[in-house]
Amino acid sequence: MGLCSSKIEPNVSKSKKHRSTDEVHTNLDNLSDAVVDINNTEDASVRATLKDVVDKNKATPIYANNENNSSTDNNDIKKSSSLISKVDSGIGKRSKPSSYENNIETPIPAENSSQMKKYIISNPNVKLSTSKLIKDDMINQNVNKSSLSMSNTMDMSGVYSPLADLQDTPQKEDTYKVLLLGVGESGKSTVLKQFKILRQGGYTQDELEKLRSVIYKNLLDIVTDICKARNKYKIPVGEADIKDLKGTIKDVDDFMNTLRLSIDNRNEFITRNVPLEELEIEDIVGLPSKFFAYLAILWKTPATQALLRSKHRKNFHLLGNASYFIDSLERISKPDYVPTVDDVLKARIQTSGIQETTVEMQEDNIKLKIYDVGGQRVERKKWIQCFSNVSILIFCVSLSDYDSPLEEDPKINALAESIQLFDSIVNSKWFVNTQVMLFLNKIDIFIKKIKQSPLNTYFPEYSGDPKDAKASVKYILSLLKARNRANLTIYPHVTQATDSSNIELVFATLAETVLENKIKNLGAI
Ligand SMILES: Nc1nc2c(ncn2[C@@H]2O[C@H](COP(=O)(O)OP(=O)(O)OP(=O)(O)O)[C@@H](O)[C@H]2O)c(=O)[nH]1
Ligand SMILES: [Mg+2]
Repeated sequence: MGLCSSKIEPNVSKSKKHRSTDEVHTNLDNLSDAVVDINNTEDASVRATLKDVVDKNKATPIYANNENNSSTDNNDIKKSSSLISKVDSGIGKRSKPSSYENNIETPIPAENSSQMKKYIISNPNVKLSTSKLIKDDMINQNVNKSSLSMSNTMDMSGVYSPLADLQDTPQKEDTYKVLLLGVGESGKSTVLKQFKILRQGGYTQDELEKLRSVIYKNLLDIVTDICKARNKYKIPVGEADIKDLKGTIKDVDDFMNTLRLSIDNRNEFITRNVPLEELEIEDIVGLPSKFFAYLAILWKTPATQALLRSKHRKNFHLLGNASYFIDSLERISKPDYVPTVDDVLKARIQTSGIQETTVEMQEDNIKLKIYDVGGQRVERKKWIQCFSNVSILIFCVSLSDYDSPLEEDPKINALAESIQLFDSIVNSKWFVNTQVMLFLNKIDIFIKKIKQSPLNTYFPEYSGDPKDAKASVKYILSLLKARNRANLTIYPHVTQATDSSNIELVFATLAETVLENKIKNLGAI
């Protein structure tokens, strides 16, 4: 088994200049490019806090490379960039990139890349018009073949690279590679959905109808999460839960059988006879009508509510938007239910494999090739396949993870995992010439949570007001910035990926960043 370093090169784009260490910097502590759409954010308290964050920290636009930015020739460029508010996260010389490549083996090239290509298929779930899915079993098969070790605590081992020849195809002019990274559930695929909504004409009625099973699957996941948590804390569902509902519910068995779909007429709804947890989206044809009412009861029952408010909450997994779906149960239960775009954005579909999507930013005359990957530990060993020649890295961090366990390993704090992963990525040799957009995501959930669940309970070094959202976000950003030993230019954005108007603003800055790079590469800056 030979190692190959020639097929996949570190990200050294010949056309790109190294950034100057004399870049213009704004004060990082200002959190100055918290780009959010204040007016269109759903929740009033979220709006107020976001407005405060943005108003008090208005950014001075900066340029990634200021060598010539006082030149009158560049006035137009400056004007066109004036919308961008950026924060550079490091000043000074680039230190030696470290952790990632020290912990991985060099990827091995595909033995037969043309054979590999035939596995690239359309993603059946997301239906992005120009998307491809690099199929998981193909990757796994080759990962196993390469028998590379799992390297470090982050499970980011080097992997076999079935896409090697695809990656090495030189990028067409004006096509830029955008890579979405972050831990599981940080919001990567939601950002991708926003590309479809904002730049690809959105979802057709047909596509929305096909996504009905995804919403049903999310409801089943909520049942699973609640039942698992109740069992774990020794409050299994029992008579007490239904005692006031004797007229409506036959007995606990009927209740649980319906919720867990172990009902007599299961075949009407489910195409495969496997436990609930193993169901795939495509197995779910429908749900029995009383399921929706029973789920509402399970959620409202005092024991469940007490558990959701208890100190144990941080120790079990629950879909982030569970309450949104519970609040929408009546609508979702209708036989002619068609998911709304909001439902689709709020739904969770765990990504496995690599999703490639081409998006044309027509107004800016650029094409983006966007790669979305699965963020769970087991998925990360596949990432390296898309590391070469990345123009823009969008790293998603879920702010609301600060008090949550990692789904894959409940002993680990999910935000701590995110920070560690960010460290591995920004200090990797693959991204020395990449612009990094850091999405501090799920601000809406974070703002609601922080009032009840103070930050210093989980991050004891934090000495600010533990219930103050703005100060807490700044602190989390400072933890991330401190990991940028490679001094990459990093543009943080406080985001709510489920909110299209918020993400529209961020996309505008993304296009500006790409264009700025393009102009730089032409030698204009
Ligand atoms: N309320 C809220 N929910 C969000 C936000 N961003 C993402 N979500 C939800 O979080 C869940 C996970 O989002 P995904 O985009 O699937 O996360 P991911 O990073 O792609 O996860 P993996 O595919 O496992 O790596 C989904 O239910 C999203 O709707 C946000 O800003 N606010
Ligand atoms: Mg995903």
